[in-house]
Formats: sequence, C-alpha cells, structure tokens
Amino acid sequence: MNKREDYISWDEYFMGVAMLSAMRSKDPNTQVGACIVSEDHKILSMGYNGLPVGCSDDEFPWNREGEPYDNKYFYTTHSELNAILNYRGGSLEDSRLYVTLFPCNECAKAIIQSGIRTVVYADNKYAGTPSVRASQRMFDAAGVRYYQYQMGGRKIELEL
Ligand SMILES: Nc1nc(=O)n([C@H]2C[C@H](O)[C@@H](COP(=O)(O)O)O2)cc1CO
Ligand SMILES: [Zn+2]
Repeated sequence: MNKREDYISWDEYFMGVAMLSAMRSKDPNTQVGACIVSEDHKILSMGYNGLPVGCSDDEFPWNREGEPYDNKYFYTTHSELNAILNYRGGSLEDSRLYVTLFPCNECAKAIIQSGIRTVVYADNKYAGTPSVRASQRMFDAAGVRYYQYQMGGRKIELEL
C-alpha cells in the first residue's frame, strides 16, 4: 500500500495553524495569527492579536477611532509579538515566522532582535503604508527574508 498523497505541505500546515490562531482574536476588524517554527519544522510558539493579561476584552476599547487613550491601538499586542513573548524555551535564533498579515514596524524590530530569520506572510492589506515600508527597510537591512505565502485555494474543513 502506498502512502496517502493529499497530505498538507509544511507551508500549509504552519500557515493553517497561524490562521486557526487568528480565530481566537477578539478584534472585530482585523484578526491576525502567527506561528513560529524551528529549522527542523517544529512549532515553537503561536500567538494572535489581543490584550495583555489582566486587561479585560470586555472593558478595554476595540474601536479604531477616537482619542488614543480610548481606542484599541494603545492596548492590543500584535500576534507576532505575542508569539515571540509566548515562547519560553530559550532562543528563537534562525527560526521562521508564519503570520497572516505583514508585520508592522514595531513587530519587525522584535522579529529582528529575536533572531527570526524568515517571515512568511499571507495578507498584506497595509502594503505601502509607512509602517510596512519601514518593516521592509529594516528586514532588508538586517537580512531577514520575507515572502508571501501563495494561496493554493485549498479548503480545509474541521468539524469541532
Ligand atoms: N501585523 C499585524 N499584526 C497584528 O496583530 N495586528 C493587529 C493589531 C490590531 O489588533 C489589528 C489591526 O487593526 P486594524 O487597524 O486593521 O483595525 O491587528 C496588526 C498588524 C498589522 O501591522
Ligand atoms: Zn505589529
């Protein structure tokens, strides 16, 4: 008997995990998921965008507009940073990050400084903004490789 051939690829597996992770996000506008993987294809950490521990999802703001104190941007931790901070195992040197949205400039700094060497992203809906351009500029300078995950149109259904 031959092995089954329709198994998911490494890229599908890890981007799939990042997408599943994004489904935990409470952000009504943008849900982002991240998955950090070692060179030998082991999942090291995961994250999604959300509030820091102790900051209630029901009490802190989720709106995009208004005073900085009263909107979500001061409070949400991005999925990439959460994935980096969730890792308690030591070094992320030479690892690979799968993320459903291209990283912002703040996360780019954390990505570079933590030793992540490759970023695989899915969506890039903020392409061309100063934040994304700054991330690209820093990744290019630091030698962090980044490329877009090619959606294969494959549908994976889970019954939970
Ligand atoms: N790469 C990213 N990772 C993230 O986790 N985020 C989070 C921060 C916010 O919670 C949300 C973006 O909200 P909005 O501006 O699209 O309504 O996604 C945002 C970006 C974009 O740079
Ligand atoms: Zn970010």
